[in-house]
Amino acid sequence: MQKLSSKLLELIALSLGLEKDRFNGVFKESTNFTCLNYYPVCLAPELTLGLRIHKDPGAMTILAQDDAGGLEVKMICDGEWISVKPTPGAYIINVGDLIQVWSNDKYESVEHRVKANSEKERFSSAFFLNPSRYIWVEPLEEFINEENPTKHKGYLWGKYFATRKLSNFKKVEVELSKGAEYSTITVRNHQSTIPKKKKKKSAMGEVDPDFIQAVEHRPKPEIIEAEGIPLIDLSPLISLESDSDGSARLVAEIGDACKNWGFFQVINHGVPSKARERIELASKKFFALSKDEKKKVSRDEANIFGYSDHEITKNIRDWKEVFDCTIENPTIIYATDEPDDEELRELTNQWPQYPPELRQV
Ligand SMILES: O=C(O)CCC(=O)C(=O)O
Ligand SMILES: [Fe+2]
Repeated sequence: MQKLSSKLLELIALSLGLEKDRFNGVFKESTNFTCLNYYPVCLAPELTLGLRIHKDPGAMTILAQDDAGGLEVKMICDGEWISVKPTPGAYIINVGDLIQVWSNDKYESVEHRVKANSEKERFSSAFFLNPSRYIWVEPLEEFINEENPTKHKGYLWGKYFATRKLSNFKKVEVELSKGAEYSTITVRNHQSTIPKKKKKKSAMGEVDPDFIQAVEHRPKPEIIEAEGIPLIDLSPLISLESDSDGSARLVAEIGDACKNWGFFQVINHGVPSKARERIELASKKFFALSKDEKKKVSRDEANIFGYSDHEITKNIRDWKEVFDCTIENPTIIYATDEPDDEELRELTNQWPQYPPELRQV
């Protein structure tokens, strides 16, 4: 995943008219992490969401979805929501907020969400390419001139990351840049701060009010399966040095997809299908454990990576469980979200006893 993300980032840099190594150094002590998502069958898919509307805050996301479907994306061109039909073996690449900020809005990060499903459970995994904590994020000078003034305030990535990850236990409003304003924010312990709501009847029974979305956020039945979502063949990457025609075409395709869609799918990406299958299998084994067993590796203030069934935005729970783990071992982040506090903190992963192969895959 790291290799694929660096290659893609080089292509994105080239497509923006930058040197391919323009972002080298930004990810030296990365805060990359991987998230396994499990969306259980839901009896009230019309009232809830598997995953709320958000944009990914890092540079790029590499997403593997199974064949259940449900991922929806807001089109950059007309603001319409479309569903992203699973393509076997393909990875979905999302442009993240950082690319939007660095490119001063030449590319935009894509808004997306996941529908809950009344018939089928769903599994996905996401790799988030994130910079080192000390990277100051702001539009690159190449994209600023008199006609194009800077569109984003700068911010320190590590402080933003700490705010998001360490604020799990309080309600926070994070307002950093235009690009980051819809990004996922995880909050916990919300029940004590909001009045108890009434249970609601769905077509299939009563639903825990913690999961019920406001009317305007509920899924729309008429979402269309879009035609023409870019499906980019990365096989020219293998001969990128020698085949300059192929690589120029690839750069143009990627540039077009980033500009017009904010996401794309890739095939012939070089990631062995066996590796993907092993991750999916280990993930299924883990999420099939009892809640008590899974909660032995719950995220908490000491271990901010691990299991959670309480991802929440605006006080509403997602119909989803997650297990996340950091990639650099250890990952070093700021200990607090206080702007002037330079104290650091080492993050390591916690692993369940079962399945033992989860750690390896
Ligand atoms: O499960 C999916 O398809 C989407 C996951 C996602 O958007 C995320 O983890 O940020
Ligand atoms: Fe996402």
